Amino acid sequence: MLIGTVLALTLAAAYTSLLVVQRQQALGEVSRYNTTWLVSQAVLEVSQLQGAAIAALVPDSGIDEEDVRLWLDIVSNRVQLFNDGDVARFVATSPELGEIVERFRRLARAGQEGIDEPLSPERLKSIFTASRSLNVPLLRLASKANAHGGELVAQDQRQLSNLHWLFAALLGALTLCALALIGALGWHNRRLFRAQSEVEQQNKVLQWRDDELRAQNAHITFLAHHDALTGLPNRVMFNERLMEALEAHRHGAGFALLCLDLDHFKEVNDALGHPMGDELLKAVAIRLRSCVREGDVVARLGGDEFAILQHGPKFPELAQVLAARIVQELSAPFDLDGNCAVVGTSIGIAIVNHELSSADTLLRSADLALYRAKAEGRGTFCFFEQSMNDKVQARRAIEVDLRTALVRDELEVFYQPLFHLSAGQVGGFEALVRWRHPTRGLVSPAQFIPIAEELGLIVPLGEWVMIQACKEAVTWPRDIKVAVNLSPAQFRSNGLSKSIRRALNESGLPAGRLELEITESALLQDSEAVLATLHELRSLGIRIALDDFGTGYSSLSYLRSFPFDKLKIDQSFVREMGYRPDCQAIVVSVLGLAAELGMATTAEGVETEEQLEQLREFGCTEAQGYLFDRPRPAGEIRHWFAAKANTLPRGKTASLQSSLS
Ligand SMILES: Nc1nc2c(ncn2[C@@H]2O[C@H](COP(=O)(O)O[C@H]3[C@@H](O)[C@H](n4cnc5c(=O)[nH]c(N)nc54)O[C@@H]3COP(=O)(O)O)[C@@H](O)[C@H]2O)c(=O)[nH]1
Repeated sequence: MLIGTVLALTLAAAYTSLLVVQRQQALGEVSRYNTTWLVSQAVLEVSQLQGAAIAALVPDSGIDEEDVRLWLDIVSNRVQLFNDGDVARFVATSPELGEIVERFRRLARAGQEGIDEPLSPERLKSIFTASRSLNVPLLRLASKANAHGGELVAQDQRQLSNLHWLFAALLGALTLCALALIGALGWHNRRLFRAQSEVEQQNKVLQWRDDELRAQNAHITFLAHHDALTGLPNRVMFNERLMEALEAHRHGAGFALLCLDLDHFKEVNDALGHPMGDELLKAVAIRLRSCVREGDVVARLGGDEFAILQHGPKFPELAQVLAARIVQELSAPFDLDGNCAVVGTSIGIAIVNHELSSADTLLRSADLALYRAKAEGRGTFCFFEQSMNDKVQARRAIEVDLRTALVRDELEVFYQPLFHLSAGQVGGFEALVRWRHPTRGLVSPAQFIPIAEELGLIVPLGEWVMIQACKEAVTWPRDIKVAVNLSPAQFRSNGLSKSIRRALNESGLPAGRLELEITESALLQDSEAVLATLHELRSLGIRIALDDFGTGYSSLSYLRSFPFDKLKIDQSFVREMGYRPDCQAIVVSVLGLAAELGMATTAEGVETEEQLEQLREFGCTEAQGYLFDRPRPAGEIRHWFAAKANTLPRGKTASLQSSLS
């Protein structure tokens, strides 16, 4: 708005200046073509003509006819000047003035008539009289012209004065505006300065916050990429480095991926406590770092799992040297605040190549190799081989099929006789599950039971076997028992005894004809709960046998904690007792122990008559093995009972066959 005002005032000042210039020009014109002067000249010239006319009448006056003619011409010219311009406009202002000028014109005209003829005295007198009569009117005209000129000048002066004041006012207003503008600019400048210093201040604060955020960001990034305990790169960073290494591999660079975990770390943790476990992990990180070259990446993936990215041109040699060094380094004792801890490590190695060219494949392959290293006895390293993957794939395929095996009715229970040695006849059958796979054929439980245990499928599978076995056994003669295997996982599910009771109820099989075979590993878990379940089952009249005795911990405390009805001696001892005295000693001891505790005994895996004879001699009460028969489908056993055959189906020895009547 201020700018608009200034602009308007400037235009007004310019316009005023223009008016002043015009007024000045008008004044100039007034001064240059002064009407008063023109009219005064006429008065003067007429009186000169008058004088010349009278003087010409006087002889020897020095004034002659020519002088009169000159003044007549002058007067005539003067009259011409009255015809236009300011004089004409002035004359037009009043009829009286017009009359005077008309008389003046007539005088001039009369003077010009007969100008070529000589001027007679009469004519001179007439000129004198006419001019004399104009004296007063012309003087009045001059006086009026003078007054008119003065009026015009006064008018112009008034206008000039007005313009002057207007111009002064405009100048004043312009000055005020300029002052206001300067003030406003100063005010704005001050505000701008203040705002600028505020912005600078805020800028500093922002800069400081930015620095702080950057520092925090860097710290967070570090934490996100490093393990807080050891300071080593973590899984995230390791994966990033692995991706970079894979990118470099596309341009020809080689590398190896080593996955390792500590052997016996859990024991150290349990024995010395978690703080010492942490100290151990830190010490391991330092040793690992000391083993690798600059540029290699050592990372902690979690727990006691570490991984190394080793770069280099010559594999597998380089990886082999590094793995051997690490195994050696980590096998040396650790001093943890005065506590000596001995661990070791197992290492799996995968080397990048055409087949192993993705992060996932490399990590999985190194892991598989690590499992192999552990399986080979720990404290060693192992390179990945394709066969490891094939096994995993095969296992995965079994896993997928096993999930649907039950609903597809692919499972079947086989039965293997348990031969009572003193009675000389079959006392019962062990129920052994089989899987009739549509493409793989008959799959051994040794292959799929561990998988079912891992997948949690063993509970429904075990319940199904239990029901099948009870339903089948109830069709057999009343003195024939059925033995069913229980997996440790079944004890962990709460409904075990309930499901067994239901199987007995549904089938109608007396509890006394059911024998449960459990392994020592079932007692390793929450033994209180397991023992409670066993007591509950025993109270129903079910017999409990301890299976595979001799292969696990074979702790005698198990025998004391629960009064088993039977001990089953593992077939590995039976198989070798003929030529290995230690195995024979174990078999003899177990049989003696069981006899002392009043337990029955079953020797598994009896394949020869020599073994049978020895077992009979050592006091074994029951035998099971291919010597008598292999496990068979239920239909074949039913058929055998129905035929009241006195021989076992396809029994191996005549003496035994005759005793099985
Ligand atoms: N939890 C469950 N475990 C089960 C069930 N069914 C079987 N199993 C367990 O699977 C393992 C392998 O069983 P299987 O292949 O059936 O082998 C049994 C016999 O066939 C085998 N045997 C018997 N006699 C001989 C012999 O003379 N030689 C020889 N080489 N093998 C022989 O021994 C197995 C019986 O073992 P055990 O149970 O310890 O008495 C096995 O561990 C089964 O327990 C099930 O339903 N649930």
